[in-house]
Amino acid sequence: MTATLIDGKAFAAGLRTRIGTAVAALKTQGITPGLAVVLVGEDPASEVYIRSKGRMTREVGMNSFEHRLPADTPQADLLALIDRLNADPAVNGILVQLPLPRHMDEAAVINAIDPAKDVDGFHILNVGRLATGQKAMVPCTPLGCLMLLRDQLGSLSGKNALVIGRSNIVGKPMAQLLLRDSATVTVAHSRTANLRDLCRQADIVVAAVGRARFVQGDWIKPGAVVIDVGINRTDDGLVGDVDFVSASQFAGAITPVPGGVGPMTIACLLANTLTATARANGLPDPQGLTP
Ligand SMILES: Nc1nc(=O)c2c([nH]1)NC[C@@H]1CN(c3ccc(C(=O)N[C@@H](CCC(=O)O)C(=O)O)cc3)C=[N+]21
Repeated sequence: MTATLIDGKAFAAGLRTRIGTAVAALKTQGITPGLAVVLVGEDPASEVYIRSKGRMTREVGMNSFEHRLPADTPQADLLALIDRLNADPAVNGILVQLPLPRHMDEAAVINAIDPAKDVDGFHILNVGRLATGQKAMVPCTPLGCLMLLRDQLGSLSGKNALVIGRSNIVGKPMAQLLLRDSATVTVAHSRTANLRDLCRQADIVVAAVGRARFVQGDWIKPGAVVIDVGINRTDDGLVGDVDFVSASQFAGAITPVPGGVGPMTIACLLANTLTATARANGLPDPQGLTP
């Protein structure tokens, strides 16, 4: 079998077009969504990411505010900036780029963001809301994966889903979203025994382990949908956590890297900024952008 390619880049472009239309409608009411991105220190990979985020934010008609702080910024200064952004009515979404320099307490910084502006969905209140089925801001990467899975499968109800990776950013919120859609969810990680056998049972595989080409083709149940969250820079360029060539022989559908989940993450960041703006103005949630 040769898998269908899931074109995340095209799906994300369609999503951004719909977001742009909704932003234009808000502007006629005098509302322009604003996204603030905070980058502490310099990291070449983050630079590329932050630039494409800024460009796409402006392309959909939103205001983009960038704040760059030196790597040795005291945590108190970052917290003071977050306070100002929390209080600024022109800012509807705040993203503090992770990882932060080692001298900072990541949880303290994230939890200083107004949960209503937490477009990453990392604030403890949003994590708890997602886990209990309340209206939350949902982390961008898992939200993008959910959109691709629903588009591919229609209903996820009763499907066996395997999430490989247990991070707060991807694995755990992904598991919550799959559960909410009535999938039967297994979360695997570095200590999981018989990962290969578990994987062979899965109708849905979401790989977010951070190890290049970790998931092998013969682990994949024939016809399964495989979502590759990995972004690994190797000598042969950017590769995912799935061995794409061999997995394509078994999967029913699979996301490529690049061009799969990555562009969906940025589109969902804009979707969350739009949702946050609507909620801040007492408007209903825009259609199709929230789980
Ligand atoms: N608070 C926070 N939120 C984040 O969402 C966050 C973060 N910090 N820190 C860094 C990671 C990384 N990340 C990516 C998003 C999109 C692509 C992306 O669009 N990648 C393209 C390829 C880009 C390339 O060629 O380098 C693709 O997969 O097709 C990559 C990486 C979000 N992150």
